[in-house]
Amino acid sequence: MVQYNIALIGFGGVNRALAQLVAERNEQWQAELGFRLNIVAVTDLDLGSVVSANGIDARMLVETKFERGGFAKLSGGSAEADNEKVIRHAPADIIAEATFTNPDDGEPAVSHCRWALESGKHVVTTNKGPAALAAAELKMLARRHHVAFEYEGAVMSGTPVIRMAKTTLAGACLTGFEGILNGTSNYVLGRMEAGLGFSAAVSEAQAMGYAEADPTADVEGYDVRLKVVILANELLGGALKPADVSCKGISSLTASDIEAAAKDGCRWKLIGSAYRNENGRIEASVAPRRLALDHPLAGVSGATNAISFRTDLLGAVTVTGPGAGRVETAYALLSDIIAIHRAEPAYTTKEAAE
Ligand SMILES: NC(=O)c1ccc[n+]([C@@H]2O[C@H](COP(=O)([O-])OP(=O)(O)OC[C@H]3O[C@@H](n4cnc5c(N)ncnc54)[C@H](O)[C@@H]3O)[C@@H](O)[C@H]2O)c1
Ligand SMILES: N[C@@H](CCO)C(=O)O
Repeated sequence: MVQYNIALIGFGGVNRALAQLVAERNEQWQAELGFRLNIVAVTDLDLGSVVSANGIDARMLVETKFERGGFAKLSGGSAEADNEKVIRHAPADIIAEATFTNPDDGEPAVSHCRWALESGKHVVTTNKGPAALAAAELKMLARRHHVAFEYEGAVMSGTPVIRMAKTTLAGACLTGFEGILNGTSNYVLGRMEAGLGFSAAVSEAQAMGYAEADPTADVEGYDVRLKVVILANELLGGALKPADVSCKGISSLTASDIEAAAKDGCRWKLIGSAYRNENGRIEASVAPRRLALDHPLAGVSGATNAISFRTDLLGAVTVTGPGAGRVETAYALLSDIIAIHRAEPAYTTKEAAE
């Protein structure tokens, strides 16, 4: 039986949902995917840390109402989130990083990933900071230590985008993309169309688990800008930084802008895009756009996202699916772990050859 020991860094919506899946689906994964997961450590800024080489009961983790510092009450627990010690020394094969996204420098999540990779542990993360701001360094570190750095959930939660474009669209010559890449802002625009005020709509998106800890990132376009950087660098071979992407969010759109668009048979959408121009330069932007209702992205509603890839050989290829949500994003971590499991012989063979 293959069993991967995992450590959860950050125990908010996404990693809690992963723990819930572990509690409910390990038998199914073992039968269908050929492995099971064993949670050996958890750290969280509010709750503290807990390590157990034998494994921590996933159901207990999700069903217990822990108070601040509450992991101290568990065997092997402490009230402090001792991230570095846990990441470097817990007996984990895989680190699941799902702490807050820091759009400025990606920290402390970049360090969490670095410590894990340096210690020979695979990293799966939904955090956009490391993926957008330090992917080149972290991928190199991963290669050097024969482990994986996977971040499918950083764009469009569990909807397959990065791996799909890299593998299934290989050879189709991708030249650009445009899409609705933020669930919160798309949800807010839809609720405003239904007559709700901006702040009330943002509060709803927070309650549904779509929004960032600071929803400014969602409504001002900073979250989409990170996703555009991730996709442009990963799929178009760019080396973009957030400052290279012009960025405008939806916070200045008023109820009357939305009504006026509807009267003209249009709808506002926050669009992130990047294209390689004829000089080979990548032009990237984030901005609200008024789309005619027959535009392929105009009908994408709620927290659903969509991306239209422009390719030489196939023309436009569009993928639609959940863009946010706790379980949907936890699925992305599972999909990264599946990718690692399927590539595992490659990692062990390289190690043996050293
Ligand atoms: N929720 C979604 O729909 C979604 C989708 C895609 C990506 N993401 C990304 O996934 C990550 C997690 O999202 P979430 O919804 O679970 O967020 P969340 O706010 O619910 O949880 C984050 C958790 O991380 C903990 N934390 C923060 N800093 C920490 C630190 N330094 N050390 C230890 N713990 C720390 C917090 O206490 C919190 O419990 C974020 O980076 C987010 O941008 C979320
Ligand atoms: N806050 C983000 C989460 C997914 O990255 C969104 O609403 O799209």
